Amino acid sequence: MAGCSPTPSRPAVNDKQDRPSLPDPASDEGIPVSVRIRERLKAAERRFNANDNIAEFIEPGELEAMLDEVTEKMEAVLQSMVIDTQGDHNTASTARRVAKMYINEVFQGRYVTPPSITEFPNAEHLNELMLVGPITVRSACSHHLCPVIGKLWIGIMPNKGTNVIGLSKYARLAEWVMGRPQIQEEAVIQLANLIEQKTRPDGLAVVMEATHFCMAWRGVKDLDSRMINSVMRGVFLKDMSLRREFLALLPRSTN
Ligand SMILES: Nc1nc2c(ncn2[C@@H]2O[C@H](COP(=O)(O)OP(=O)(O)OP(=O)(O)O)[C@@H](O)[C@H]2O)c(=O)[nH]1
Repeated sequence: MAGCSPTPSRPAVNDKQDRPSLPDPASDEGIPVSVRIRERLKAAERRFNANDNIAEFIEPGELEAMLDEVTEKMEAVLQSMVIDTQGDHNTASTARRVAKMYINEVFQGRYVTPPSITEFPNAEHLNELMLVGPITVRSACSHHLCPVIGKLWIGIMPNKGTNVIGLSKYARLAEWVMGRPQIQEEAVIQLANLIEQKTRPDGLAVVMEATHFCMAWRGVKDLDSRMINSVMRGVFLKDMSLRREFLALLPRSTN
């Protein structure tokens, strides 16, 4: 899927070899930082959908500038909604808080490089099913930017060429992928691609179960419905009994 492959692990901004040379910073004066970043992405013909990571196109200091730009625009949104941000002490700093929440917290997975993952060789030639979960998922839907909260389980069938990664790293990779506006179907594929690339297993299974607040808080206001989806790769596709074993290990609600 175009643009869903993970961003290579490298410093946010240093590697400029494969992208067009940047204009003199002095000539950037007055140009919003978002425009500068977007121009770089377009010049490199890179997708910048809501669930794409764009860290390698952001120069040092630009995230801070983006924070200021988003604050200003959030303030304009509040004013357009006729909220008295001058007189109402509760909303006086809301624009800044929301900007920080989006850029530094809930959508950070768009702006930072992937977590560093130490990979170990599979010295013991492990070849038994391994399952990690439930890992808590915190994301937001790209349609309404409403929270998506849930859990996911990851099954790995290693082979002797598989890299072994620390248990906590599955949660770190999940946080990086889910920390973007997502739709659940694409989120699990992005995560599966990333884990497959890091570990090169014989088989990989990812199951995600989540509540979408765009269906609970607004819209149809259905509090109880959840979305469950899965990605099966390699031996999990071919071997029915392995798939059954993995699914049987999940808590009953996801079976
Ligand atoms: N397939 C899928 N749909 C999602 C996901 N998250 C939210 N949605 C749905 O995206 C849809 C957006 O549809 P629209 O018709 O444009 O939005 P809307 O008019 O506000 O729709 P309602 O929510 O029905 O009021 C809604 O049906 C959401 O429930 C997701 O991860 N996957």
